[in-house]
Amino acid sequence: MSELIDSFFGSTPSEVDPEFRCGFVAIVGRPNVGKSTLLNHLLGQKLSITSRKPQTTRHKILGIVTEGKVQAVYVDTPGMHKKEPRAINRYMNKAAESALKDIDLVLFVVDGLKWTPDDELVLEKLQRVDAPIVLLINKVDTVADKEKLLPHIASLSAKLRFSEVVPVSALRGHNLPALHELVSRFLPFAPPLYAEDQITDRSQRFLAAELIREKVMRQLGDEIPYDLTVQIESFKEEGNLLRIDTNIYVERPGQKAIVIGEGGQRLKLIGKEARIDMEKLFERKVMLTLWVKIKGGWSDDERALKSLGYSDI
Ligand SMILES: Nc1nc2c(ncn2[C@@H]2O[C@H](COP(=O)(O)OP(=O)(O)OP(=O)(O)O)[C@@H](O)[C@H]2O)c(=O)[nH]1
Repeated sequence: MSELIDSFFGSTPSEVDPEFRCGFVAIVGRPNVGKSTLLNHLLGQKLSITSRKPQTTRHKILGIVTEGKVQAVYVDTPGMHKKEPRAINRYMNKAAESALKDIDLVLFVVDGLKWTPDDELVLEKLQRVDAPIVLLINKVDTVADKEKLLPHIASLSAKLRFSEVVPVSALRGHNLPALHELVSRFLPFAPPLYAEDQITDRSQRFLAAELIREKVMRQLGDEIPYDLTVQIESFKEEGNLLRIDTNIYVERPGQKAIVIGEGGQRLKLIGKEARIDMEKLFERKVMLTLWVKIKGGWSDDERALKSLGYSDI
């Protein structure tokens, strides 16, 4: 009987290593402090989208790092922010807060010596969290006067008790191996939840849509703030080829013209850059088709948000 059970579940209880550690680590912070950059560098691969514009990450994303006897499941969250003018902002704050439940460790990311009302908001939310909190001073490569770091750390530590404080540069990879070591120590002894080679819980479809959104946001600079979303219409595997048809939704006709660009040049570039990243991530050839469509009022309409996939919290 037990053999039947073992063959069904694929592993025997004796295979479970009592020294294996596995747990959830939430990466939180206000928009633009470098949370997604950190996750990508910890994973050693691009998963979460990044841009210079705040509020790039809209959903929770799991990034799974398995090394030796440790599996750290990182939860990248949208940046928490005070102003909630639209449904999309409320959605993002809710997604970020829900990531603080049932976790083993919080990495609270701040940007060098900067401290803003949005950082303060995140700190307030963290007061109510039971898990240990590590303060990550990111972008230390931009801090010219390193002497100012210690007093800054002291003033932040007076606001909240941190288990550790670690200065890092997510972009340059400074101190990240030490951070991984530190994270491991906080994880409970538990068997792995995910396969060793799995890097995320998200589907390829989702990742493809996020990559396109990243390219659009980067191409547009400050021209379109949030009024844009990407929906994959079809995602087909044909041998070693992925055929992906996508709609980019904007709110107004003027925005459609901006995304397409003169003679379609901008859309072409967006498609090319997204395709290159997808081919790296999915390790196969990609045929990508992009359409720009108008869906007025989506970012402030709860129903439209749900129809575009913002319902997973
Ligand atoms: N100089 C420097 N820049 C960094 C570092 N980490 C991130 N950045 C930059 O900061 C910007 C924001 O990074 P993201 O990773 O998108 O920030 P985020 O916190 O995920 O932002 P949201 O998605 O808005 O919540 C990007 O331009 C990054 O290249 C760092 O260590 N040093």
